[in-house]
Amino acid sequence: MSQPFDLCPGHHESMKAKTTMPEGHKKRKAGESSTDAASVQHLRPGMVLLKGFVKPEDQIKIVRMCRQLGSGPGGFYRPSHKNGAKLNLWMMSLGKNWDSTTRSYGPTRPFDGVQAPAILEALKTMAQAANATVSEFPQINPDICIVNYYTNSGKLGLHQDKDESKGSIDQGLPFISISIGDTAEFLFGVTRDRDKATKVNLESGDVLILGGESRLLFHGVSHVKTNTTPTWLKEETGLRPGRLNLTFRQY
Ligand SMILES: O=C(O)CCC(=O)C(=O)O
Ligand SMILES: [Fe+2]
Repeated sequence: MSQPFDLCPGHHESMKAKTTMPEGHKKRKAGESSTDAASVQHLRPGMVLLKGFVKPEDQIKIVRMCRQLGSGPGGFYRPSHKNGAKLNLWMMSLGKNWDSTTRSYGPTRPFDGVQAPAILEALKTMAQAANATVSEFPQINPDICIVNYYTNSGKLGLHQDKDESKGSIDQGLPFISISIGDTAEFLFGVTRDRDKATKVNLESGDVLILGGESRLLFHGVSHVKTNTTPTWLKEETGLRPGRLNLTFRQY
């Protein structure tokens, strides 16, 4: 049985069905976002959700790039906490390695000595395009990206992202989070208390940006909703059930 990090087990180009992509997206030129004013949601100061921002063809590219990177050196693995308990997701780090046991960044992965792969320019461009649509955030130059892959039983407890440089956090530089595949129920709040957290669905193609006064907001994923990946994305990529999340930051 192939591992979840394959993302697209046994999928061959010849298996591809004739997929109908959403019409509105097809007409847009490369580099143009699919965002209109109605799909920008200001959830709280410093927290913006761009619904359906990533064009279908870019979502397909993201799956293919993550599959390629994820099955090579420095690719997906099951990270553990300091106490040895495994996180409920698969992870790979690009740019720098994020070590889940020490909660710090470094050039290589302590468990296999492999250097974190570079962030592909094509991925960086997509994150920067999302960043540029929201004027309240400064433009970052992403040099780190954590890619998470959640199976349908995947989840991530409430936490703060505070392992980046002091300068990056103190300036409230935003991080840009792209969701692909199955929908996640995403939780956020000013404390770690799950019962007080607000819920929002992150669907395939959504981009969430957190910066400024929301930069240290608690957040996590309570669960992934089974069978919610768009049909065209499944057919084009053979993506197995689950969800990809890419979070870009400037260290
Ligand atoms: O999967 C997500 O939406 C959140 C990921 C996250 O919070 C992280 O990688 O720090
Ligand atoms: Fe996080």
